Amino acid sequence: MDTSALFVQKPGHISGQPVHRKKPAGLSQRSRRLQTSQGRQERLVVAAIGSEGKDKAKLKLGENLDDRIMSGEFSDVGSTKERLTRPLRKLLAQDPIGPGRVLALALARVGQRWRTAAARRMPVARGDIREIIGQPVFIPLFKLYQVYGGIFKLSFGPKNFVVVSDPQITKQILLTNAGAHSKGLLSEILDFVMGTGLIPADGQIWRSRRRAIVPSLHKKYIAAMVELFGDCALRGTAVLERAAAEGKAVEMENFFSRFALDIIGKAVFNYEFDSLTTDDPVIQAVYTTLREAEYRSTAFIPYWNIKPLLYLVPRQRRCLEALQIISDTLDELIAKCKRLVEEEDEEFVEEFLSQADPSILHFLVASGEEITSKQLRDDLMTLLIAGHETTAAVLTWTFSCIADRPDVVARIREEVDRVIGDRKPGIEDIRNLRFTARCIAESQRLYPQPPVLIRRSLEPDTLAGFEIQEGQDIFIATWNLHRSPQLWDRPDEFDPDRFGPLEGPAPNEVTEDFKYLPFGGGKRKCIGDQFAIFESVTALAMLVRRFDFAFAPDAPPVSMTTGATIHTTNGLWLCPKPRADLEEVRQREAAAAQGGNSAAAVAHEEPAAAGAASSAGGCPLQTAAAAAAAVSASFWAAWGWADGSWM
Ligand code: HEM
Repeated sequence: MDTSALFVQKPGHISGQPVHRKKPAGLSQRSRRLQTSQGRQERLVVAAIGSEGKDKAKLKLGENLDDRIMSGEFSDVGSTKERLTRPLRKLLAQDPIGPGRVLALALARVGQRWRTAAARRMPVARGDIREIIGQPVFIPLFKLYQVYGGIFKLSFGPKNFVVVSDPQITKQILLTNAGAHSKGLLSEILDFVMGTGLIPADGQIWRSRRRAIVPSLHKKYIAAMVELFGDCALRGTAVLERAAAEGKAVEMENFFSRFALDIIGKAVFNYEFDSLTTDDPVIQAVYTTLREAEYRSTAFIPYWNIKPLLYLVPRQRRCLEALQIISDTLDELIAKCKRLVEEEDEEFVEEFLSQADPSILHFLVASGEEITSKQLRDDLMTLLIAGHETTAAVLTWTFSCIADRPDVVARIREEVDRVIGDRKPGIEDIRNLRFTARCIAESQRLYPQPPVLIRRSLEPDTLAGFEIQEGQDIFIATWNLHRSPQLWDRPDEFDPDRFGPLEGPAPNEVTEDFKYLPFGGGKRKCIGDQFAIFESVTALAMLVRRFDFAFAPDAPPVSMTTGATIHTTNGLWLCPKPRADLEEVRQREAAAAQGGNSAAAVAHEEPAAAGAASSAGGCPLQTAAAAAAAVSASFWAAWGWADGSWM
């Protein structure tokens, strides 16, 4: 089945259905564009998954929350006991004879002690759960952060969460006292899909799986993957060229989701989803499962824990069927991989990379480690989910950030023309695509994926002087850290230069001292960080080199919806057009190449040829391995991985 119709449509139509337009009455196209260029924050509207049409009510809720925060209603300031006994104290103090006044004095002393004790308690924001649901949870958390500061307790009836938005407290939880925290709620939510995979796992299982999986992402593997990224970007280019020729808009979130799925399928278990051009039940099953994981992470009543409901509720039945399809597919791939490993009989050495199948699965099977099929399936599913939606979201929001920034696009182009021209980037080239990489880093600041990290304390602890009990659920509000006016100058502005000179180190949680967490930090830091950065830089460079992108004229405003990552509510509709001066630039490059300038040598690789190469058997590994071998230690040092922190 041809899938291009799923994300390429005439502007104003999504999947063949007329778009439910939400443009406010009286807001002309021109004023909408003005809003866009003047401040992204202004045009963001928040909404919840699957609840279109209720936006008005939700916005009211949001406004209501603002009013209530400002009125101090949420606050538990001072001591309640002291407040309640105050009228009595005042009454006793009026006693003309004496005993009342003595009692009033005693009460005042006790009240003072109560007030001092209250001052040591963490600020508490109490609320009605309806204030939070119905919008991406990080939006009300940001508003509450502005009132209560870097650490406060959010309390709903019997449930409460400590919300952390302070870099130093974050550092303590993720780095210096990481052992005292587990994934808590997250493990419970993700159990049905990831089991004891690396993201939800804790304790000994986490340690042994991290030790087994991290070595598979070695330098030769990453170099092979950079080849794969380029091949997939060329396939994406072909899709965009078709849309441009037909004058159609493209829903970029869907496009990047398929782009990232194709890559992660090959990279993790050598499966050709080919979702940019086809659709099949396995792809549908992956999406059903992903949506269910997001649904469960934002739903408040875990009814799926009641076994019979898994079979009675249609969405749960569909999810079970999808899980079965994926499980069967993974079992087949694991069996195939085991046969291949037996046949090839290659010695397993450090930085092992199979020529026929460079996937992580192949590395794990070839390592000979005794591991159950269930654990292997959990590992693969975890990597599939961790590496797919996150990267797709990063690319989607990056394109949203640059679509109305011709100044930024011009700088990316200047860099790409100079460094790679029409070539696919090799691993060394990425070192020189520094401004392009900064655009990805800045988009990750504005739209962190995921916007909130979840932990649970395993033992009593003290955070910023406040006592934390064992079992306390904690949210690290990455969105708050990344958007804090106290931590960043012009926090809502897309400014790729904010991280300092391009020659300096790539920004990460260490360079920014935990106010910036694009990939988490400490021992649970993302293991796919350089994989994801290289993938995103390759896609951004190759697509911006070839196309101009503009917001589709009749498309709905770009708005946010949250799941595990930040999605758009109605898509990101862009119109790709072939870059106006591309031929001119190519001629200049060709002339320079003929003139002996080898740096500008251009090898025009056309999408069809690249697609054929990739479907014929994947990456040109020899080239990749040679490239990896040639990559100097200083390259990895420049990206901050020389200390082995990427492992
Ligand atoms: C731009 C893309 C990506 C982003 C933004 C991202 C972000 C993150 C973040 C923030 C964490 C830390 C979660 C926490 O502390 O609770 C994490 C963990 C993780 N990521 Fe990524 N990730 C990306 C791509 C990838 C890729 C491509 C892979 C695999 C190939 C991957 C695999 C993992 C795994 C396995 C963990 C769990 C590590 C552990 O707990 O030991 N991620 N990621």
